[in-house]
Amino acid sequence: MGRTLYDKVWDDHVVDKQEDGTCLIYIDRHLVHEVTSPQAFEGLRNAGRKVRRPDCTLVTVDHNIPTTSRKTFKNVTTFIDEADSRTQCETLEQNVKEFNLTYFGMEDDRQGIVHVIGPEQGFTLPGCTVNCGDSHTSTHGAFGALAFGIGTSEVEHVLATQTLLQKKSKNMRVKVDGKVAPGVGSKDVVLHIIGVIGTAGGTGCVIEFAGSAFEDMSMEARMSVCNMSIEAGARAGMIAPDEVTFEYIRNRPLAPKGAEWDRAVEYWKSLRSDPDAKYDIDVTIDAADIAPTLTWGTSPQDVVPITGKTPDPSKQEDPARRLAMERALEYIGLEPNTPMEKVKIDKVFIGSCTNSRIEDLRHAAQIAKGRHVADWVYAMVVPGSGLIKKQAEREGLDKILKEAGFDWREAGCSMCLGMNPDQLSPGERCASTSNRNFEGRQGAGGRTHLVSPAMAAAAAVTGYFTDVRKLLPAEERTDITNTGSSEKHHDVELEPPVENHAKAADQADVVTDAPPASQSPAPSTAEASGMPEFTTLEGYAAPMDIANIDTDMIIPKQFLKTIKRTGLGSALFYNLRFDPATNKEKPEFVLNQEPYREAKILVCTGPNFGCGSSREHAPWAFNDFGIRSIIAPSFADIFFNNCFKNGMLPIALKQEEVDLLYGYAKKNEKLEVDLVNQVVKYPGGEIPFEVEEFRKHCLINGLDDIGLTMQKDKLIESFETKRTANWPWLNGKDYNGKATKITAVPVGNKKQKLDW
Ligand SMILES: CC(C)[C@H](C(=O)O)[C@@H](O)C(=O)O
Ligand code: SF4
Repeated sequence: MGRTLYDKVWDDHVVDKQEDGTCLIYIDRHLVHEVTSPQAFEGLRNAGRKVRRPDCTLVTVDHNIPTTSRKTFKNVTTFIDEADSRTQCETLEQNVKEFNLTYFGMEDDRQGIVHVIGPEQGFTLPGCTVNCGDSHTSTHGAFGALAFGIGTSEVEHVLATQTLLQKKSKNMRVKVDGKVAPGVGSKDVVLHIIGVIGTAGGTGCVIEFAGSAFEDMSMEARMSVCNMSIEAGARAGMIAPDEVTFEYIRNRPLAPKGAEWDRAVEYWKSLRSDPDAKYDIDVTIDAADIAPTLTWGTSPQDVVPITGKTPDPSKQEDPARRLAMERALEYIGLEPNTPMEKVKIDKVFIGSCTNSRIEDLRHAAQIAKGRHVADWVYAMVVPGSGLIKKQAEREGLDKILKEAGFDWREAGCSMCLGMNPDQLSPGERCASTSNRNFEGRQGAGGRTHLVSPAMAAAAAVTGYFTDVRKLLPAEERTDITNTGSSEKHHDVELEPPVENHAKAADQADVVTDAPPASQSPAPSTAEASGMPEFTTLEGYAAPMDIANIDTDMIIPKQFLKTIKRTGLGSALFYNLRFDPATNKEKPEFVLNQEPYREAKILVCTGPNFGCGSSREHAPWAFNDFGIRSIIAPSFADIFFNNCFKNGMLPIALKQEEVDLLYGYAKKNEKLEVDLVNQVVKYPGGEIPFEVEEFRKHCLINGLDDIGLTMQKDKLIESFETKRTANWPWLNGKDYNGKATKITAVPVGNKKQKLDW
């Protein structure tokens, strides 16, 4: 039978297969950043382990760093004001030194968002496996790589063994055929797809994006699509490598050269899915149905064409969906049936690993050219890397954008998640090119609408969400008959561009949700975790009825700055649990009520629990609070994995079973989770549940799987020998193309000479 692209890449990376189907797969490329690595390095240190393949590891800082001018930059210690952010960056630099890793620090033009710099350097290659302690690792799938986010325990596993334990996912294909219209970008395409399949649509799957719409896309556009496959719940997204891919990679500093290049291209071409390959799930979408698209609510699936209106919950038949809609509309501060083009904005953010590449900046500049940011709007542009910033400046894009009143910043994650000073203030509404519109994502109380870079620029200059097709140059403008598949077009008066008065760069630099001292975990020294055993667990179960609980909700960004695994219990569900104005408990929240303050189990009736970010801080927070088992109808993959790595048991049951347990939980009845016999007991009955054999074994015995994998060293070594023979370009190269390790960039060095 024919194989898919995913099958082929998977097969070429299996080091070992256990009886229950769990595989040990080899990881070719490991990207590391400051947020999800401190505890992993500490684990290595405590166990006396080394990084197995420094040549296949690339490190940078991106989440915590300010994006203000670096003219006065000397080092992270003097440059970063906020103590926890500074500690995280300093810790990373110490680890880089200690483990002798390649590092692009803030003084290096190659520094940038981790998912931007990997492809930019040619570190990401077709057919390779890529990991990072970050959910948007899916971005690299645009090259036909198998790339997915992992938690911190898995980061430690990859650092120590260059392998990962995985079960194979299902194959899903999303085919978009036809031509997208002018003004419709790849961001619109992926938002539309998520609107169709939902944020859990890809759960348990690797999505292959196929069809002429993707074939016609540049690599930048493909990266935006694969980037957001995690927002569709998928383990990874992939696009078959083709000439566009090869042209992008050719001559990148770390790309194969000479005869090795030809051999690599030949291999890469063989990775395309076979014509008779089978997919478990197949979705087909017509490109002609896609209009410029944006989100109206607080989940990436809450999408609407720009010509549409906010939905009306009263028309929703499904009560759970109605509740979710009402909650989202209330948070986002919009009435039902509001035309999106009538919605006024306060801020614009053009950046993030979704849309901060050169093509994105070109699209924004095309719309901004000769216009001006609306009087009441603050708009910022944050290039994805120092090299992109330089390229944009060579092309004069910075000039166009600055003249139009945009703030031109330095590379980093910036306002995508506001772990750094770039944040929204409560109630502010932002047109954002990022990927998550979760509650509080860009700052507590902030309201995020996801858009393409062109739509963001259009919103900036009119001050309202605006159909970008009206602002395209005349020759590209089309008749705006495409209103998307579900909504009717409506007319709106555009505000004339007006003079820009208040554009202070520091408008972005207001930290609105630093953790109060009492809730902040003390970030003194890092520590390694021991793996607690799990056999049975009896106790109160806290009932919740929210769908799509994301990990930003479980543990907001300001608590990710710790370099410890402990002390996060008080931050669990922080924004739901505490009033941001007073830091007082909200009595209506379940964990603030008796007996649930002592809950050991959580029963949530909503699906897709733990979606979004890969932050292992989410299970750490549950563990620290005392909750060690979560029962829900379905889970997001990374969160599910992360639980097991911390001695916790997530249990997926049928909706009616969860509803039954929820009823007992509400009545303050205790439940018992019996892992040995695989049943959840409630007064008068029990419900059996599934768990993978290997995971059960590790949980019951409190086994650390790094130690187990290290016993397979011989297998890993022989895989590495085969890898060198078959795919020599996968061994790290230095910047002269020599098959050694990548040149380590000593911390604090003078600016490196750039290779391209
Ligand atoms: C910090 C990291 C764990 C997180 C992720 O995994 O996505 C972040 O990048 C995000 O976008 O929320
Ligand atoms: S999603 Fe945002 S915070 Fe996460 S890696 Fe991308 S830019 Fe950084």
